[in-house]
Amino acid sequence: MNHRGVIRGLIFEIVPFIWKSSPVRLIIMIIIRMLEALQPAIQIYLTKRLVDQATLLFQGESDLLLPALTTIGWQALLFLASLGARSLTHMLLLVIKNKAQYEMDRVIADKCSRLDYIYFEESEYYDRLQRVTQGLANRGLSVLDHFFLVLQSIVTLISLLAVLSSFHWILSLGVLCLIIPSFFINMRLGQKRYKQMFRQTPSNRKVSYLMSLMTTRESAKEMKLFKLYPYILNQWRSIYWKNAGEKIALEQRGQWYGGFSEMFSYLFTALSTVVVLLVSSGGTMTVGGFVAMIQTVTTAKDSVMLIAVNLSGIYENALFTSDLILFLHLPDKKLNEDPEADNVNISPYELAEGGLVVAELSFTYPNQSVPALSDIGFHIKPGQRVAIVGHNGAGKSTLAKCLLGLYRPERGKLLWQGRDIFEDDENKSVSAVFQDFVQYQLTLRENIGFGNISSIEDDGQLEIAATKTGVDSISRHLSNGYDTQLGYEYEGGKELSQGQWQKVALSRSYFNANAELVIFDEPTAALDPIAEAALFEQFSELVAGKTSIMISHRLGSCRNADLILVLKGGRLVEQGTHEQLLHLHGEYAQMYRAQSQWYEAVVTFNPTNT
Ligand SMILES: Nc1ncnc2c1ncn2[C@@H]1O[C@H](COP(=O)(O)OP(=O)(O)OP(=O)(O)O)[C@@H](O)[C@H]1O
Repeated sequence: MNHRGVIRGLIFEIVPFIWKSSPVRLIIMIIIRMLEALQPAIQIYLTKRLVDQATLLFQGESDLLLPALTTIGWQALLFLASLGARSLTHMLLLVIKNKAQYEMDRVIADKCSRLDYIYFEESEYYDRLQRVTQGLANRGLSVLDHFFLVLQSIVTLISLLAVLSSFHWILSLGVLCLIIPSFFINMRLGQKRYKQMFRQTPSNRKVSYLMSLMTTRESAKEMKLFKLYPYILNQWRSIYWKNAGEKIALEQRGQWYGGFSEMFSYLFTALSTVVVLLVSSGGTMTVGGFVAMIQTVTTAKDSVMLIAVNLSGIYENALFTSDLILFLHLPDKKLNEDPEADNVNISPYELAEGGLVVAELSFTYPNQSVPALSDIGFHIKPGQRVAIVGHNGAGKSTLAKCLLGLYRPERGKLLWQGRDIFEDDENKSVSAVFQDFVQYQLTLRENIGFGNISSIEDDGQLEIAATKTGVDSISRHLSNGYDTQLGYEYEGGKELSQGQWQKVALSRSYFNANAELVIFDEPTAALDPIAEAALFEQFSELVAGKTSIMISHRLGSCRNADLILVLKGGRLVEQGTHEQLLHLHGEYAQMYRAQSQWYEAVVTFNPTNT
């Protein structure tokens, strides 16, 4: 974003956003800050009065004792008033910031929920998200602090300029000139800080990642086993200090610039004192007047510096929040730019039969040149049980994500019951178990109920879904049954084995009784052979009446499928039933034989022979 974009974003997006979150509190804050801003001028006036009264008192005018005490009383009152105002504004600001932070976090979460899944596959997304959340947490709401300080300082300055101008215009002009170097130095520094943060985002993410490798349970096993700590620590240290070194160097340069700006301001104060001395050398000024004038000059100079620093602070923080604006303006959907992309031929016969029709489907991951799927076409009739098989990296999971509507293909059509799956997002009733399913560190009820959130309190349905996979017996051993906290991350949580977690994930998919299409991406990888066999035996019953697609490496489990799709290098190379594919003597037959030989070898393996 250029300068103009940043300022526009600040005025038309960030300010209205903060304003909307707490308008009444903000108005009260502004009024209090403006009143507070008059305090220095009043303070200077009272000091002048007190010094003059004290001078005369020392010269023997004892009747001035009471007025002097009254002045001290006013000063105390002023002190108490500003103390009260300060604690009130502190509390108000705390509430305003919390409300604004809440609103911002909410819109970010809301935006993430609307973004196409493919964004989550791009490193750029994570860089951006890091800048958005960090920029927001550390910078976004500081705009408020800077804004109030600028506002207050401007009012203070105006009141003091009036005093300075009444003495000599040159003092007002001088004080105003001070704003220029300080503002530009700080603004330039702010730009450099932002550019540095932008440049360092990927390496900062790497630093956090390396740190998490050294501190989290997921990696602790291998870190210890392979004695990786010194290696990872070394990598972490070098990136950490590279970034920290650049930051320190920039701040050192900032200190130098700041020093210049301070020298200007000192020079101004010295010259102003000379001007005051020269102008008042005729003897017209009282001691109190002289002290007040010097105090006015110093306070006005401080106000000017505050305005400069905080104006550039607003600009700097606006730069940091510009990432938030760009993020919120990301198009939710990554639509295909090729107008011909979904112009494909679909057989009217397949269309009439319904089910899932896939035609000429091709998909390439972002920043990749080789497509993960090329020209895939097949038809699954309603109620069919389908298996997708193929070697590692053949494209099975990618195809499953396309079928679930998570990835938009760059070419091709996907129709479920005659309707484009991307155009009918709301009505599609799909359930799935992913290879990398989520282990929610929440209750067992939530872990299953998330399959159909509207029925989460339905104990009967919960029990049915749990019984299908054997989770019901797990729940009977839990202290709070379905309401037991799962996982190790929170106190009192009950950790499950990998296979038990997988059963829970399966129950989650069964919980959605209305799902017409169910996709299982290696649903049994973590199950023991008995649980796996039981699951396959029940499988037909579990998916009865639904169209189901199972991805599996265990070809034995696919034998009863109505249709087997064989993928190789992102292409659909064979399709048919188990028998048809065996007769083809192609890819499937080769894989099947290899696996059955392996099983036979295992059966004949005798450890005593070795
Ligand atoms: N997020 C990603 N970004 C870029 N390329 C990817 C991504 N995920 C997968 N790929 C690539 O796409 C191809 C297909 O991967 P996919 O995960 O679909 O294979 P698979 O058949 O499910 O493999 P497996 O049996 O190992 O699970 C692979 O070459 C893989 O490297």
